[in-house]
Amino acid sequence: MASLHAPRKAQRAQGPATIMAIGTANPPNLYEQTTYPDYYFRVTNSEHKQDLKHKFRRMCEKTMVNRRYLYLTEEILKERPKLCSYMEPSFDDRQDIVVEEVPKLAKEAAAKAIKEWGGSKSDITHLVFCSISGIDMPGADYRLAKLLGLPLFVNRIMLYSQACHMGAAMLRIAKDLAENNKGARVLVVSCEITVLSFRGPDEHDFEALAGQAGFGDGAAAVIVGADPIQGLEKPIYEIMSATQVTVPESEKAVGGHLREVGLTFHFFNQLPMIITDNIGNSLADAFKPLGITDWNEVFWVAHPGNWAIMNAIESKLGLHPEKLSTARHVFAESGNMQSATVYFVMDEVRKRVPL
Ligand SMILES: CC(C)(COP(=O)(O)OP(=O)(O)OC[C@H]1O[C@@H](n2cnc3c(N)ncnc32)[C@H](O)[C@@H]1OP(=O)(O)O)[C@@H](O)C(=O)NCCC(=O)NCCSC(=O)/C=C/c1ccc(O)cc1
Repeated sequence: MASLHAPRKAQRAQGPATIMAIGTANPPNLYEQTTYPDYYFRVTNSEHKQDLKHKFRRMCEKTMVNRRYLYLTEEILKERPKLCSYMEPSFDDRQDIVVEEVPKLAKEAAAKAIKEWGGSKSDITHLVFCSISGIDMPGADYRLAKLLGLPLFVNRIMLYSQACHMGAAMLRIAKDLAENNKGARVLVVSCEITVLSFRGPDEHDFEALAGQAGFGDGAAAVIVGADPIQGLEKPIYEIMSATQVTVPESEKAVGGHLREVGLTFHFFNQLPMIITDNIGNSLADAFKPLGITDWNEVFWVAHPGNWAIMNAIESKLGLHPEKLSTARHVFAESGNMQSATVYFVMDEVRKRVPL
């Protein structure tokens, strides 16, 4: 048996996975939240729905988002008017855009991460890519690998239709890959553009309207690897542990449905309560091995689902305001960019805190 153990051990890295670089990108079109209701009701030909527009304005204010980047512009929407209706079959129009544009925005973020990492593209062994924006084959991972000029032997994983939680969950996958494959360098990429879910307003669909008020477009990439090469690679974070816990009976809390009309979604208003009812146990389990029970002792890279969720977490755990201030900053400056958001927060945390 000894002869089998030695090669298996040699296949594995010695130290924990580390995050060696972070890159982010947004589309060029910046929308100020104060003027977004006027823009949104104009481009969707909904100016006659004045009461709804006033309600949308109040919702936009409540998000606490200041501005967002969005791929869609008035010009693009004029060419594809079906996207402006509330529920017209429009999947092909949406798909035409996301299949082309998701890999391009992802490339911008990935190129920045690779530049910061400083290694050679030919040393990237794995690509893990997630996006809720479109489904295709070969997937956005293939197109991205081609745009970047990654080696053909790169091991690809494409995760479609996952949304916000997959941002952090990709790090769990990357950690396993990096620690179980000596020398692995994993390019982790997330790219979210809201082209599948953009739609005109309807007074009976609060969730769709809330989505138009709070979601933004962005891409992010990180390089994950263990046993950094001294002098060449500079780890920013170490990934000591990564787990996922599913809240019982939570399948109706957040959901997305891909249809002829694009992506529709639902979420419970009670999300803040569902999260705070469960977060304490998750933190206690995660930090037990380290003996940490004071959540102000650790730094926080949190996905900002919305402002109410952050308020609820802060108050339930008694967090000092600075713990979630990076998440709030990213949310205010770019909205909820789904799976990409947590990497923007991670980038902000490392800029603010000398880790
Ligand atoms: C800022 C919002 C829009 C409202 O904030 P609020 O704290 O609920 O504020 P209010 O309770 O004061 O309500 C504002 C207005 O909305 C109305 N409202 C309040 N809930 C209602 C109601 N369920 N019905 C219908 N009117 C209502 C409420 O009556 C009020 O109307 P009005 O009095 O006329 O000003 C807030 O909901 C918000 O940030 N929404 C953005 C979306 C969001 O945060 N979602 C939750 C986390 S992310 C998520 O779920 C991801 C989902 C997802 C899923 C699938 C995917 O593919 C991708 C993504």
